[in-house]
Amino acid sequence: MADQAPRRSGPAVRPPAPRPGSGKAAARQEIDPARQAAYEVLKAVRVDGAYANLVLPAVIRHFGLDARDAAFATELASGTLRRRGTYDAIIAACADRSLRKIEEKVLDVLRLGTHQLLSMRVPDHAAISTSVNLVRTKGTSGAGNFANAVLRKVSEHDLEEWITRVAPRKPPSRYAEVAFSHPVWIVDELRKAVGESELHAVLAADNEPPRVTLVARPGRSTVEELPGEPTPYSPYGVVLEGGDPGAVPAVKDGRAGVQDEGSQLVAAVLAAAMVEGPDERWLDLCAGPGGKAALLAALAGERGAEVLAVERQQHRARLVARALAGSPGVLGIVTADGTAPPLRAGSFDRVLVDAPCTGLGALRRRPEARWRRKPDDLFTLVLLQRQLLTSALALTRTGGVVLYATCSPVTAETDDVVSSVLQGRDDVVLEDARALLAQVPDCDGRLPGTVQLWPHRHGTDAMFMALFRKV
Ligand SMILES: C[S@@+](CC[C@H](N)C(=O)[O-])C[C@H]1O[C@@H](n2cnc3c(N)ncnc32)[C@H](O)[C@@H]1O
Repeated sequence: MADQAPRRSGPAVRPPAPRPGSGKAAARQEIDPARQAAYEVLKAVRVDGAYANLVLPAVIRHFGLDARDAAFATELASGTLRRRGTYDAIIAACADRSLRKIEEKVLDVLRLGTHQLLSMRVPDHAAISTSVNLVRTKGTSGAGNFANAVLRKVSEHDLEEWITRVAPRKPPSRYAEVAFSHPVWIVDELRKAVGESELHAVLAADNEPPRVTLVARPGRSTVEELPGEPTPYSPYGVVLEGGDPGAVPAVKDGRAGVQDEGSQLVAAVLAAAMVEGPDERWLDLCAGPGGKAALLAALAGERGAEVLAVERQQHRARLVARALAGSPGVLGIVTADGTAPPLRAGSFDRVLVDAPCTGLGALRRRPEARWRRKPDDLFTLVLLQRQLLTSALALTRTGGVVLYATCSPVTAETDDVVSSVLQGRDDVVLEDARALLAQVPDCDGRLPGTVQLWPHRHGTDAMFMALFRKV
């Protein structure tokens, strides 16, 4: 079991130099901005319910971090949030009081210190002294000594040794919860989806920062024009070789974008499905913020078709408008409820339902999501997913296709939604989406013809796809 537990190593982001000091005022001056920035991200997530990936750019700007410090702060904040479950178990074993009795801001600094000690290449003395200084500026008197004592104990073992010490061997879900830092209910959902033999590999993949992939929108830019190696499966992608993706000229002017390779494949599958007769009107029923709509519009534009993008939330519809600006192949953007949109039944040739879902297949890129999501979310989402898919089928003409996609592998929102919507209908069949991804190995979904991508197998988000045809 422990063979796949994370190793002591870490991303090659060089730490800012520590500046020793003592006393609250001195400590305030001595803390480097990169560590302060990471602390502010954790605070925003804890206090304001912020999303780390959305708040990070603003915090980095606020502290005026250069590229090296920005990379350090990003890894420190994101890695700490991902690994919180493991670190809390370790901190609990090192503290003389229960976690509940530790001030939350002090606990956040301890988590940051633990991440530096166990998962980043920060020397022990630097990780401890900067954390103690940070605590002195944030906590009550005595917090500095407490943090010093806890982190010194944390530094006595590496991550693997700590996991052996603090993760209960049984039951297996409790072991995985601590060793791989996922709530038990998510461990159980992922086990149902991937099986026991690959469970630890999926959980471990969720703890790795995802590589940044770019998409060249066909007819608007080319893979050759983008900096990086071509992605293995998507003909439109490159793995960014480094630096700020927003600085790439084609990204800057919207001809290319940042998009997971799995998401690129979703758009590619919908566009590749065989459709007899007219192929002019495409629909993206859940379009915000517009990544797939932008790729679909480029693909549609190349063959004289057009995409209509529907999104329920106004601010996300505005993001769709921004993503589609200047693109050919755009029919329009409508802010509406996709379960009952003001559109004519049977009037589309290809429809995408990229459904709102738990996002449990994209935990790598949403560091705090695993702690926010609750099992009850599934019930609400599944109901909505069924309604959206049913609505999409009603909007599709006979002979047309609907692609149902989620960035979650959870059975309830993938297979079960597909099966329940098919039940009792003789005007819809499940088609072979898998055959449209011949270049992708090991991506069979559990239902015949469906596709399931995985971060540990494909390096993509765990996208699910099921292709329907109206007959
Ligand atoms: C998984 S995201 C779609 C991502 C998008 N396709 C992309 O690639 O950028 C799901 C979207 O569905 C929207 N949504 C949720 N309920 C909806 C509804 N009833 N009708 C239309 N859109 C809805 C959410 O606001 C969210 O923007």
